[in-house]
Amino acid sequence: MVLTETLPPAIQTEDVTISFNGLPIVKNLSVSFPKNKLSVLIGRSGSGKTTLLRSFNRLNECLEGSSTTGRILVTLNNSQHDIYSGTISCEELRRRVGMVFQTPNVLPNSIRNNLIIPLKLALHIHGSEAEARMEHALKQAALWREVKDRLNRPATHLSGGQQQRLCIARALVLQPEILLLDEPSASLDFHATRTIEELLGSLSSDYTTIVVSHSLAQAQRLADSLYVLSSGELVQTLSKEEVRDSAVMQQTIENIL
Ligand SMILES: Nc1ncnc2c1ncn2[C@@H]1O[C@H](COP(=O)(O)OP(=O)(O)OP(=O)(O)O)[C@@H](O)[C@H]1O
Repeated sequence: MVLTETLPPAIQTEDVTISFNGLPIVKNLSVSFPKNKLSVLIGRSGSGKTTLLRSFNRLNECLEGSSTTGRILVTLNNSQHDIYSGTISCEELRRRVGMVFQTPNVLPNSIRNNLIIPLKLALHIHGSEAEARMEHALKQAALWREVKDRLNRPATHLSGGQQQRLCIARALVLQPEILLLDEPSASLDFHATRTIEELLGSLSSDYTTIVVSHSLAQAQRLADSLYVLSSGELVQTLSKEEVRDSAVMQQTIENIL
């Protein structure tokens, strides 16, 4: 029997400071995110949620003027990697720590190629194996039934909610261990939001899932644990039970506002 308490966290930050042009945005942050749980990051606009999320697969480095100090340890295949020390390449890290953005960013190509192209480029997988993986990922993302008869149609013709599920499938097809989602339902209506939430709930037992959200109601529905950021600092961490306690959440709302 595997005792979950003995598992290393999926992500652990140690005294992490992330700055843009010398201005610290995330400040001396030490926090850990458990494996195969759904963690929600919440906080006022500008508190550094997206910046922190991007640091977990080194995406801030693509932005001019950013610098990161401290250590970020990411556990992949049961080995902890100090991701800024060069023990894992950015390509490998980003494949295994997949990211989904606020606005669906499908490739301007067919639904099929949105998954087949990354498989070819990142893993050199072609042909029937690629087709099988594509189908599996679309099923995982609860999209297969809606698109199986029109895989060669442009992905841009899908609805916003379907496009976002395609983006999740595109991350899943590369067989990540960790999924980072930055306000994945921000641009979606009520029904599409609920579909995405159900999907995230179903994925979170198999994948470490970290979601940035602006919605406390969404956090209450989803979170196994909730992390509250304020001005780049972690000011509160709530367990699943606390998140569902309306008195505790009321206090949290007052702290954030
Ligand atoms: N590429 C960048 N260049 C310079 N400064 C940046 C950059 N990205 C973010 N920042 C700074 O970091 C601050 C925090 O941004 P971030 O997007 O991490 O906050 P957030 O909590 O996710 O906000 P929101 O909820 O509005 O998305 C911003 O106010 C901005 O000043």
